[in-house]
Amino acid sequence: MSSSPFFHPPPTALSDSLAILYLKRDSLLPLTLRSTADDGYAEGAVTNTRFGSFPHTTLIDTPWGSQIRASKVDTGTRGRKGKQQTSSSLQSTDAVPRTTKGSNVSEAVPAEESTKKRKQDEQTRVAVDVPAKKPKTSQTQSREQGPHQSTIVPREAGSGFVHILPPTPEAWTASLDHRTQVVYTPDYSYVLQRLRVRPGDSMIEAGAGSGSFTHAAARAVFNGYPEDPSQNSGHDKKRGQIYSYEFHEPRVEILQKELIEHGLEKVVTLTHRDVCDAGFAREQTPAPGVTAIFLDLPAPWLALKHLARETPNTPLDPTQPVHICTFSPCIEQVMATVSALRRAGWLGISMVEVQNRRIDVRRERVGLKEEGLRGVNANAGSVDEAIARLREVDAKLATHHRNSREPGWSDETHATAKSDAAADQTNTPKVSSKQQRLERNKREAEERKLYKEGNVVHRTEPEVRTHTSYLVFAVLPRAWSEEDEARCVSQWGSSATASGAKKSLNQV
Ligand SMILES: C[S@@+](CC[C@H](N)C(=O)[O-])C[C@H]1O[C@@H](n2cnc3c(N)ncnc32)[C@H](O)[C@@H]1O
Repeated sequence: MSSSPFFHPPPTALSDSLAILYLKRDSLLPLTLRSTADDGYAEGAVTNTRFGSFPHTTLIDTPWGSQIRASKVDTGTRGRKGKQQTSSSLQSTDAVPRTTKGSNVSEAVPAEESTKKRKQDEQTRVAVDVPAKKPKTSQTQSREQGPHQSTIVPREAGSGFVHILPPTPEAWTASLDHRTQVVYTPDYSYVLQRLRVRPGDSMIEAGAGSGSFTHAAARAVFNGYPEDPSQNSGHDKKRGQIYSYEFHEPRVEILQKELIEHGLEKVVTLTHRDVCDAGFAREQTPAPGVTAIFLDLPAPWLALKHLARETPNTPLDPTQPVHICTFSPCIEQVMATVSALRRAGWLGISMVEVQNRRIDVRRERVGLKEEGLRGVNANAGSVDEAIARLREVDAKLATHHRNSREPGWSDETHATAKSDAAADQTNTPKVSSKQQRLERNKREAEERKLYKEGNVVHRTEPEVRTHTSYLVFAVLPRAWSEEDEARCVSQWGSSATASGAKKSLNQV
């Protein structure tokens, strides 16, 4: 059985598997790496981003976390589909022959093509496995056989770079296609630990929406694949399972497809259902025995009536307490949920609001030697530095005034002033131009250990998106029957049971 890359990522990025391109903070792009494609690119499958083009051959087999430089790609027949391709137009586009590995590949893209390409690059997209129009010249014949493994060695473009990351629920949340509002990492990590979700647990999630929470929950309950003898080491492991519900059919279809692509279909059972109406009961035997519930619904209180222990075919584990969390954006929904929880016998009801703040920690370098360098404060860093700079500026001004001829000066006076200035200049320190200073700073920075200079400072992000939702938590105690009571009394005595304790209290 092939395991999900979300549970066991391979050590390097593999062909036909999911990888995440980290473009910049808050800009991540998921893609399936392809070693073959026929989209008109001589390099095979290519992903275009605002930071340049990335042939998949430059991504496959690289260790996770690697920085990948953008490449110059041969746009081949792209963008010219549907147009009459005359040999002269082909010649102007493919001005230099592009051949296979080892050849002197060079780029010459006309202005019209490059404008078109720039526009395409603005909209990040993946170009894979789209059948291309057949090239007509001998220059592009290597692309005539449909999807192919490129033998072209891409050349660095020098325009930009990305980092390649393994798929994780966190990276998926940051990169997924939002079909709905999603639960973000700070919220779901808190929710999962408060619900005490552990490997082997069974859990209910409704509604599944874009599947952000689903991926994190699947990782939390994953306990190996029971069918896989290499993962089952002899003893019966409880298999973790997420029972996920969503009533919007297109969302169900997209999420089911993603779950299969991500190898999560054995851990997540997605059901198309209105849970407020039809509840969570399942036909399966034994019953799922869930111990945790997460409701991300507009009206969670309507679903609560289906989460009682007495419900026929109840999905709840009768032998364990069940922890619940509801996720609501406004306080009115919280109030309705809390009332419904109280009426239904849930205990330990509390509400939490996660206010996530990103703290930016970096080294701050201040001083005139930083002038012209990036990300620094190029003001004087000390009184000495400030005075030295003032002296330099004063000397420059004085020289300027002496050199200029004042109105009414005779030739003789002007000549005297000039010779005075020349004499002064030999006595004052050499004044460098701004250009010279910047170049000197750059040269010196190459010798400096910048990573350990300056003060470590931290700041909270100025623009903080704090409120996401209110989280309501509660616990439903385990089922307690007359038999349980009698067993407990016979083993521990009547004072050990809740009713016994109550009686003793009343007697005091
Ligand atoms: C905010 S989204 C959930 C986002 C999801 N938790 C995530 O992290 O991607 C709420 C979802 O609940 C679904 N929904 C609303 N009422 C429902 C119901 N009664 N039964 C099942 N799903 C429902 C909606 O279709 C929507 O997709």
